[in-house]
Amino acid sequence: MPDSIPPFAPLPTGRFLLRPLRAEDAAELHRLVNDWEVAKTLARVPFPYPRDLADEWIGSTAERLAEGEAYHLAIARSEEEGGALLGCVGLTLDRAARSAELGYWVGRRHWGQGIAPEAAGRLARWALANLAIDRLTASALTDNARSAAVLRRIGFRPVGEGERDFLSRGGAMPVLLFEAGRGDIAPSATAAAPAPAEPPVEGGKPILLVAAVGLIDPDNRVLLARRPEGKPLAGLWEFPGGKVRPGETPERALIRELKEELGIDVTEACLAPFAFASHGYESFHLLMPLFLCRRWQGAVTALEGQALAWVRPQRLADYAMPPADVPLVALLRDFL
Ligand SMILES: Nc1nc2c([nH]c(=O)n2[C@@H]2O[C@H](COP(=O)(O)OP(=O)(O)OP(=O)(O)O)[C@@H](O)[C@H]2O)c(=O)[nH]1
Repeated sequence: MPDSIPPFAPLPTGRFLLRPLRAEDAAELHRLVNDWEVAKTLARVPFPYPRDLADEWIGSTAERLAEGEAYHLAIARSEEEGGALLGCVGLTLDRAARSAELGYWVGRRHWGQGIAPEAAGRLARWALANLAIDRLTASALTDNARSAAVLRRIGFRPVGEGERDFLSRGGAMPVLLFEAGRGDIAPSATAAAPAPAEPPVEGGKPILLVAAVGLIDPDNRVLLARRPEGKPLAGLWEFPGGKVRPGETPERALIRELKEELGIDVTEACLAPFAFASHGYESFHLLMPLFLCRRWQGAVTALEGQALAWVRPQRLADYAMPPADVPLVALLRDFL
């Protein structure tokens, strides 16, 4: 996806709020992090932690957030509950690698409430759905079983061991390295795997029938929609469309989906069959006819909060799409 810095709005996690750090947080941040039990687990935190470093650090997080380089956020109670600072959670981007490193800490007096997995899990899901990344990385000291358990709970996989310099420990320390991609992080805190529409076939996977469309504007650009946070494969770009319901034709399903998702009216006569995808996902086999459409009524509007992009055929490869779409993109580029 082309570089763009999405505006950041505070993220509710359920019980807490992830919001930018502010100058007034400095005193409490200092109180919570200037604690050996917390500082000893963090690579970039000195111990003792000087009070004025809290002001400096908070100032730098605002700049890096505005640049889209790093998202270091307060884990706080909601404003109605007093807004108390409980800890921090952060992401540092590596644009070239299309990855971001996740880190977090929670003040000792707030341990034991499941704050870290709730906050870090929320930020991980948001990042994969909204930033130009495909992967998250994280590390935990080899002797920090609590932190490794948090990462596993969110969906991170251990990928090896390494060493990192720890300011608080005065040198290099052994760490466990973790990674997570879109398939690893559950779409929401409570979500199970997506339920396929059809019952399993003996010895095989259920077939999921999805109708999709390449909407093409007068400039020959194709509309892609970004799968929003909370859905499987969130953050990938796809052709608008959706599951075909029992008794529906693919054309009727598309007409319904385009009205619901984009607010446009399309007639069957304007849907030209173009190609199809047949792709084995882990728990289902996707069969997806792709139609092309150049005529519709109404203005294309993101009615479900999804990001939309009109993309020139030569630029389609810049957008990360589900694996099933890769052959379709090649065909479409040649055709247009
Ligand atoms: N619409 C669409 N779906 C695609 C594309 N490529 C692809 O693999 N799919 C897959 O096809 C399925 C589409 O389902 P969907 O969008 O209607 O449904 P969903 O799982 O998002 O949930 P929903 O039932 O709440 O709408 C998803 O598993 C999606 O990953 C594509 O280009 N367009």
